[in-house]
Amino acid sequence: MTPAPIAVALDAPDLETAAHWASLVTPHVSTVKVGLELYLRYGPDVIASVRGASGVQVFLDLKLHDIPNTVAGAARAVARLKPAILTVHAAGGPSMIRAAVDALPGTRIAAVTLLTSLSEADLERVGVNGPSEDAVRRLAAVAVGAGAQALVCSPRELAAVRAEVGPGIVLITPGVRPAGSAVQDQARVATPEQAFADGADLLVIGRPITGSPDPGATAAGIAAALRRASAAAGRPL
Ligand SMILES: O=C(O)c1cc(=O)[nH]c(=O)n1[C@@H]1O[C@H](COP(=O)(O)O)[C@@H](O)[C@H]1O
Repeated sequence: MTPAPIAVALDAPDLETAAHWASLVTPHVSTVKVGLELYLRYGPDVIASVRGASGVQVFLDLKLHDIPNTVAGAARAVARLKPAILTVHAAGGPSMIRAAVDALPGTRIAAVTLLTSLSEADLERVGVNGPSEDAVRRLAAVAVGAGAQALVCSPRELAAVRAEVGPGIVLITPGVRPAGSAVQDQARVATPEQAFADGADLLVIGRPITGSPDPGATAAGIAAALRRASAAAGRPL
């Protein structure tokens, strides 16, 4: 069976746990995500450990945000790891995004629009006024104009972003919570089925899977729910 378009966030305090989670979920999901916690503790070696022999795609989530020259250098520094996806912050602006795209031609650069942990009230406090959807659309247009091939947004903004950037850009959504599971520090969330129905290409899911008693079974259950949603919508996974 084709693995479901899910990136499991391996936000673990140690490498053994992360590699164990990766081995449990990789039969069911297309991608595993290495973020700041693992990368800053273990460095580049972490990639080989979680990739294992499975050939699963690795999403390197470093959310780079600096001047273009520095981001270009950072992107070149991870080129040998061959991540399928690397994140940068869209707010870094077009020259910074372009610098990452040019530095890493073999990797899909994903621009993070507005973090899914920010509520409308938080956004207002940091100077983003009006509906989050408007700012996300603006950032999405800037990022795609600068060559980003993927965008990270909340599932609630999928329709607006797709209308803005058209087909062909990979839309990635964290802030995914199966019905009944805790929202935790996320703010702009939706269920996996809703995110898929609204056009997500890749769902980032961490703690609802990794914090469950059986991460492999939980990942398999969410993958099955996406397959049902896919059949119902007539949209292949
Ligand atoms: O870039 C990301 O992956 C990301 C962007 C964003 O806006 N929100 C967000 O939660 N993430 C990441 O997605 C994952 C979500 O994890 P859970 O909240 O445990 O499902 C974490 O690893 C976050 O770092």
